[in-house]
Amino acid sequence: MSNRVGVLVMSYGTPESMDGIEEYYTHIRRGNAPTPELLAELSGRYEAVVGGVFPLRENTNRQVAGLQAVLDNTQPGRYVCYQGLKHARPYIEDGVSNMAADGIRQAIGIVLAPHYSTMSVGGYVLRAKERADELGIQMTFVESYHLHPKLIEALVDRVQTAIAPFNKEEPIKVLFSAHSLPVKIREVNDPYESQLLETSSAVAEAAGVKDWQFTWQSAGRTRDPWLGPDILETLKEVSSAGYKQVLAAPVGFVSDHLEVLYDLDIEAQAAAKGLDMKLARIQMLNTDPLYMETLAESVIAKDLWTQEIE
Ligand SMILES: CC1=C(CCC(=O)O)c2cc3nc(cc4[nH]c(cc5[nH]c(cc1n2)c(C)c5CCC(=O)O)c(CCC(=O)O)c4C)C(CCC(=O)O)=C3C
Ligand SMILES: [Fe+2]
Repeated sequence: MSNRVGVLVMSYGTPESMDGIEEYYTHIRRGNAPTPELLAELSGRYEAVVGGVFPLRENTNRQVAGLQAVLDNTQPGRYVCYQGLKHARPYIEDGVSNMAADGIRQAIGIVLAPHYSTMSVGGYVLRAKERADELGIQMTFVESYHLHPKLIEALVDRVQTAIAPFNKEEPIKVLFSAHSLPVKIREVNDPYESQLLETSSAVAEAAGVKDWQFTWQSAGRTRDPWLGPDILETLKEVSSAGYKQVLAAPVGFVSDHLEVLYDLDIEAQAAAKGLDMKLARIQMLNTDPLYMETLAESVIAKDLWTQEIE
């Protein structure tokens, strides 16, 4: 038995190679294989971004290693990180089983996404909790950290850096964005939208940005209506209002994911070009030290709280 605390670091997951896309997409679609058209379309997006080589996963590995390093510095020997992915191996359940195999009895889960939704973080938590209950691991979760001062500081730095080269004599629109979700989340009073607006306004205020709006991106390909407006529509609107300079700040994502590298850097960029607008985007957090500290402090705070109620 181990008195160390397991830290299950969860994220969406990305395929390991072009060959893995079909299995990955089938998992996202709850076991229903995609049509050849859908598969070709998704493969095309990955091909455009990674050209057949997959560095996206290494990003997550580096984030987990970065978090482990901060935790080791703060409380040597207390925490040991494991990975658990929603739609790729090692799956969330594998991560929990790996902890149990190492004799871990207490664990904390955290997701590499700052905002809580029943459809995102809520799903990760349910899956981890179910396996932890089966294996007798006592597990608690960091549900969101969207206003952590160090997260906000890191995002403010990135907005200020990315906006610096713009022409300050002309209007600049900052577009904060996040992954859309089906409109039906509103029926359950989901905190996702309000948390995203809170992050956006905290960053805008601290960065001295007055001209901003929030918009959605990367809506799924289902018949359900998804939250809008989508960034492609918003770009048209902003262009009609006379703007020539736009900064995209996808605060709902923390890594260089397909949604950023394709949906923004290729698709939205082409749309902006067609509208004769300059579009830049903030750098993603990836292993930014302030982000690593945000994760570590959120885990430690949850650990203290868990000990408190025992
Ligand atoms: C809320 C949310 C986040 C942010 C929070 C979090 O991170 O959890 C997120 C992140 C991500 N989503 C990702 C990839 C994909 N998501 C898809 C589809 C979907 N996402 C959804 C939700 C979210 N997704 C939903 C409700 C669907 C429809 C599923 C259905 O049909 O029921 C599809 C299918 C094709 C398509 O629709 O585009 C893909 C390929 C990648 C990895 C990309 C890479 O490899 O870097 C990442 C980080
Ligand atoms: Fe997704």
